[in-house]
Amino acid sequence: MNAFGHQFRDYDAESERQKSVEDFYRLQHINQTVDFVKKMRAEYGKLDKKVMSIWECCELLNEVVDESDPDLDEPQIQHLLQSAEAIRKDYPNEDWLHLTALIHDLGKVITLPQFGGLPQWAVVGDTFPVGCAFDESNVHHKYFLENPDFQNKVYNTKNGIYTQGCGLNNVMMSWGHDDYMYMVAKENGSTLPSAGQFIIRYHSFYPLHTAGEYTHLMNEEDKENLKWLHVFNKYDLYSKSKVHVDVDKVKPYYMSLINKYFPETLRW
Ligand SMILES: O[C@H]1[C@H](O)[C@@H](O)[C@H](O)[C@@H](O)[C@H]1O
Ligand SMILES: [Fe+2]
Ligand SMILES: [Fe+2]
Repeated sequence: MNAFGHQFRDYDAESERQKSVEDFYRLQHINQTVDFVKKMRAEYGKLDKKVMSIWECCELLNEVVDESDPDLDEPQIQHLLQSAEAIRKDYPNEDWLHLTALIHDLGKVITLPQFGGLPQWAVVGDTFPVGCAFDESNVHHKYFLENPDFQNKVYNTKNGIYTQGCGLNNVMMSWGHDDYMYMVAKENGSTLPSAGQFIIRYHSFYPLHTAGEYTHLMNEEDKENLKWLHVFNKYDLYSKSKVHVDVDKVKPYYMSLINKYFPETLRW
């Protein structure tokens, strides 16, 4: 049960958040097109918005509340610490996994004015490939009918512009906090293992990791990394709670991990 007394990720359950979450997905499904994703990748690939440390970004997330999430209305820094602390308890030796959990949602800063102030539909919510048919496992799938790419013959077949087994790295995902944070980690030379980078990049890809669709686009490396994403997902989802983590108490531990896997400051 989530903090509102419903099952996690029930997008139809009547709750105070149901309607606003559905409205969110309507906008997201209409506006995420191949052209839009190309534009965002070029714009945010410049990494010219700010220079700051990982921890500074964690603190900035205090100002972000995620409109797509039916299970959580806490400040995001609590979600980061709750998921990291939960996975740390069960996997004490995988320090990269603790850090991955801490930073997996940092990309949500692109909704803040100083990072371009993107609308929430371009930042949060589940992700999906653009440039090929939108699978029915996407939540509130019906709104894709109003997406201009839906009518495009090149884009609306199973493989679309991709080829079987081409690897997710060659697939354009809807634009949001996953791909942005992956870009930040990679371009700033993070030494986080490939599985950690994969988790950051695809943790919102529920149609793949939970529904098991779009597997025809994966290559062998993706299949290996997906195993860790399955582990991670449980903690991302089920650690959401009203019980807060004491930030000052756990900060030294996470600072030591940040110093191990990231430079002191990064370009965002
Ligand atoms: O509402 C949630 C939230 O935005 C998460 O950060 C994202 O990873 C999920 O996939 C999404 O459904
Ligand atoms: Fe996320
Ligand atoms: Fe998350």
